[in-house]
Amino acid sequence: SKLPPGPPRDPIIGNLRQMPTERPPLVFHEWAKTYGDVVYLELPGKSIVPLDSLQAGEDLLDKRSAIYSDRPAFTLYELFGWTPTMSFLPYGKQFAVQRQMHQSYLNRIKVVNHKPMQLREARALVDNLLHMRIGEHERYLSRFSTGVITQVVAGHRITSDDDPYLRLSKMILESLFHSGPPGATAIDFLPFLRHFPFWFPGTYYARVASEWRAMVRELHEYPLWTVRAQKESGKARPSFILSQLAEMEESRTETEQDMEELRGSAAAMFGAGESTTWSTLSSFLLAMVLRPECQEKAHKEIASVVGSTRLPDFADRESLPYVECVHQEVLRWAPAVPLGLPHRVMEDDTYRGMFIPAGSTVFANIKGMTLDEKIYHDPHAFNPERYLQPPHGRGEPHFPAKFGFGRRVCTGQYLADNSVWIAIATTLAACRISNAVDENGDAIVPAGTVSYGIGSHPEEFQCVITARSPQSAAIVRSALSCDPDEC
Ligand code: HEM
Repeated sequence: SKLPPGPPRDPIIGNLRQMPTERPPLVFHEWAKTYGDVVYLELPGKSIVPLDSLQAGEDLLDKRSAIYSDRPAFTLYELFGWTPTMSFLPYGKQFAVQRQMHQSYLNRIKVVNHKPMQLREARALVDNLLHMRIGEHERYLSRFSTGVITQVVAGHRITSDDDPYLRLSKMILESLFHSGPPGATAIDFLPFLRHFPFWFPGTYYARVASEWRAMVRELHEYPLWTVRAQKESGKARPSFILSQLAEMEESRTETEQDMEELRGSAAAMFGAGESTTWSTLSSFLLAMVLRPECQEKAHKEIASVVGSTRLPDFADRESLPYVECVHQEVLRWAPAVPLGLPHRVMEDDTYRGMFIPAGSTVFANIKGMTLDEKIYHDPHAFNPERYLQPPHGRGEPHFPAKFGFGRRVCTGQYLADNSVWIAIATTLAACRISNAVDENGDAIVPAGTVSYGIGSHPEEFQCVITARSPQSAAIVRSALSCDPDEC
């Protein structure tokens, strides 16, 4: 079998010169147009295989997940202190232990327990959006996603701007935005560079990692420390950490190794769950500014089903098909993890006559897959109607790989789906999102560009958020004052 096709290689350094540092998912997608949906790149000591079609992703990462579920070494993230964090662990016993912890708490059935909290946080988000100054929406979207994760992981409810979890999460998000594409920086390709002085070419990210390391370690320590403190004072609220501690106590296995697994699995929830939810909601606001007619249509649907005297609830989801289309289209149009997290193939494999060597790093180019013109008409456009059945729409399928593939599929997928849906539905019910205007009164139209790192996020844009009516702002307030936890 031959290797998959790919850009021509230089002697010794292979494709090092061509490896994209800017917008890798879009560059890989362009290459796929020339070389096909399975591309081969070679770097010193490393083979890279970006997959650009859903078909290839499902054939390899889902159907052959027994050999495609490892992760490559993440030298840079280790320098950052992300260890032993589940998302980056190799496929093995430690991974299995941590993944089981996640699944026992965040599976499809258990996530229902978090719905009242998500509902309350969504209403608090909308209340904040309605009272914010222009330009503050990012702050409140981030606060929403941190608020949800903090309650899930540590049972801690954020009520003030100077909450330690907000500070920690802000730092972590910044560190992730400064950490380059996952597993694909010079330090990952040439790990010996970590030992070189910081002025040496290629060591940029090692320097960045050394600056953020203490903060990342704090994220591993702080949640466990606070839950233990709450527990000792008899004030602990239900949480992932509390339930794991209870299980350990029951089975009398509270060893240091167990604690390390708990720190790693909790940190993975913060690391993987905050920026993704935040970025998705930021993309939603951007889409609503760019496509006001979609916003109107979704609002009308909510008004006709839910009425104007209450806000939507999870029970309304099935009755709001167009809102579902908006939700699905946000997740397709702006995938928060555009290159997924890299998988590593553990054995030599052959696919459609192409040889994929053991040890290759396989990227599911999720962004590339969403742009497949064979599945999605005009794929760059934000168009919720594409999912409606003809004659109302094109009957296109929801994008199935928004949460990744196989045995490494996102463990927070059900929680995230609920968070994003309720935030979207509540915002559409109560708010009108429109362009900001400049000093001449002309609408400022966002460029609609996004930045790419481990995640992708809309570049800074402005929008104005106003209440649909005086009544809708009051409904949000009164819904908030009746906390579902307490009444
Ligand atoms: C809209 C929000 C989210 C999106 C779009 C998203 C997407 C993804 C994607 C594409 C992956 C890579 C899967 C793969 O390797 O094939 C992933 C992994 C992961 N996600 Fe999410 N995610 C979201 C929210 C969350 C939340 C809320 C949590 C936790 C509470 C979470 C926890 C994780 C973890 C732990 C992994 C690594 C799984 C592993 O290595 O086995 N994610 N996510």
